[in-house]
Amino acid sequence: MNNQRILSHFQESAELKIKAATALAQPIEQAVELMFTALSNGNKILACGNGGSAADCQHFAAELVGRFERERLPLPALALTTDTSILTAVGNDYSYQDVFSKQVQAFGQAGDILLALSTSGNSANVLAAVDAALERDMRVIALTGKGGGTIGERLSEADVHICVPHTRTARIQEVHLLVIHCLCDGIDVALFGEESND
Ligand SMILES: O=C(CO)[C@@H](O)[C@H](O)[C@H](O)[C@H](O)COP(=O)(O)O
Ligand SMILES: [Zn+2]
Repeated sequence: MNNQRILSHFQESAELKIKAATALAQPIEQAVELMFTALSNGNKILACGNGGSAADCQHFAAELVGRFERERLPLPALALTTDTSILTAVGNDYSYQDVFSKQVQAFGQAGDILLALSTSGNSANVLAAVDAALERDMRVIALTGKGGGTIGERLSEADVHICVPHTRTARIQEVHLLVIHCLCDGIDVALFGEESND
């Protein structure tokens, strides 16, 4: 792999992040508001996604249950991507499409939030989880790309759609991680105000 190729990955990623900042600032702000309201009311956040997005769900849950940059009480967030017994039983006995929606039905309550990650917006199991969440009066915050796909079409004004303006999965995932850190920071700011983060 030549040096130029590496440079172009960095350049494309940096350029997208600058471009996406303008497009995504408003929905990110809305998502923070939605999450903070839910957490303040004693509700929780469930997160689902496949592959790299599954890792993002776990990353997000770890920062809420543990901490982000400031010391605070644990906040209730659960990645639906981690229990291999549930994932294999539901995948084997029903279908892979149901692995997240069954968990939303089991754990989700009205007022909770589903953080749904899909770079294509078209993963069937994430879509099924979105449908299950909406049926239970949960609100959905969707992190997508590539125009938002079917998941984007399912959302209403009550939900938040953070759709990265790019078509390349890796680049979209890189922005999703940045969005996740903005959400964690926004929650800390809502709790404590804007002090410096050193
Ligand atoms: O991390 C990557 C690619 O960068 C992969 O693991 C990727 O997440 C998987 O192919 C996913 O299944 C893609 O699903 P989605 O983002 O379209 O919902
Ligand atoms: Zn990846």
